[in-house]
Amino acid sequence: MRTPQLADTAETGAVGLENVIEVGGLRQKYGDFEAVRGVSFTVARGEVFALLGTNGAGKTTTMEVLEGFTPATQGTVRVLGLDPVRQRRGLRPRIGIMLQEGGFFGDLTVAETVELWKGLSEDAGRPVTLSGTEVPGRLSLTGWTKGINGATMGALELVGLENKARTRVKQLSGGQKRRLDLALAVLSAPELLFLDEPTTGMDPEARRTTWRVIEDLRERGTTVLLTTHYLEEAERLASRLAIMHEGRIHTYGTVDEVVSGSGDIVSFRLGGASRSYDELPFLDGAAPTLTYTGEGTEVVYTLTDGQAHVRAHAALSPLLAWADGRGEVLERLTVRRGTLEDAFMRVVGETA
Ligand SMILES: Nc1ncnc2c1ncn2[C@@H]1O[C@H](COP(=O)(O)OP(=O)(O)OP(=O)(O)O)[C@@H](O)[C@H]1O
Repeated sequence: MRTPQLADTAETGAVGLENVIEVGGLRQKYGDFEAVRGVSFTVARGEVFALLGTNGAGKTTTMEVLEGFTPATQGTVRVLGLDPVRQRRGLRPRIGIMLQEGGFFGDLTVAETVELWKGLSEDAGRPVTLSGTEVPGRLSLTGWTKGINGATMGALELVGLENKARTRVKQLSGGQKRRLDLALAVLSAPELLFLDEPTTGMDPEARRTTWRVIEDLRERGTTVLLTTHYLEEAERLASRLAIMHEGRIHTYGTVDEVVSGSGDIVSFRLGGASRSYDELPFLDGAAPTLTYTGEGTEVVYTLTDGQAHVRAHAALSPLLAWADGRGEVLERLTVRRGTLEDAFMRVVGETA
């Protein structure tokens, strides 16, 4: 992790690789409201980059600018070397988009929806060349359902919807609609895939199926920009990630860099009456955070050098001396490495 707060022109970048996405100082306004406030990052070819963040952080807005739906209010944006708005026609056939809320015709069946989408993709300038070898994932392309094109069945098998081919879209569950969205997004084997909260509403099994699809795509060299609220999803899929809050990127880097930036967490509980903050010692310069509960006081320290879990005795010695001197019991004393969730909560806490 390079810096906790990026300047408008700073970049997150993987050095030496071809950048498929380049965003510099992006600002995006809705009327007077600035939803994105100077965001810069790059996504290298073949990587999965995750945009994490709080609700309303500006993730979807950023995606929509990159997808060419709306011009940037300010800043530079290049996608596959192109201006996504001015050169949308050239870009569109090379990208796949899974919107946060896909719009379907409810009366069409699942298979008809895929057929319609293929037709639209062809109209966009590139014949869809879906075949057994070109579809990402492990497909059998059985095409067993009479009258349904093998490629269509292949796309549905990819996301586990082959048994729903003849079901009307309006009869699908929310998670099944997300899977159909994903099938459409990967239909033309895009170079670059935008996935906006791809697994929201999916059950754990469907989520894992989707992760495997994304991992297959990654192995085949597809570049993926994804937004998610599931930290586990980002940890599993992303080579790099950024955490956004209130229109800005606050933290970015590889998962390891971001996690190590969240330091080590020391926690314990003091029983009895509530305590005051100034009773407790600092640890490695860190002040404690106290939360009063009915059962006692929960105390948490965040040690930023990230080594406390390795040399716990040294890190804890001022605390142990304090407890011994006062006859205090440190209930459930734990020292652990910070997690992505800790990094996320720190971003939110720092700016609260
Ligand atoms: N069309 C719009 N008109 C006005 N404000 C908008 C519009 N779309 C989004 N916003 C506002 O812009 C901000 C960023 O929204 P955005 O959808 O980009 O956030 P997000 O990070 O994707 O959030 P979430 O995780 O909740 O989906 C929010 O405050 C939202 O209310």
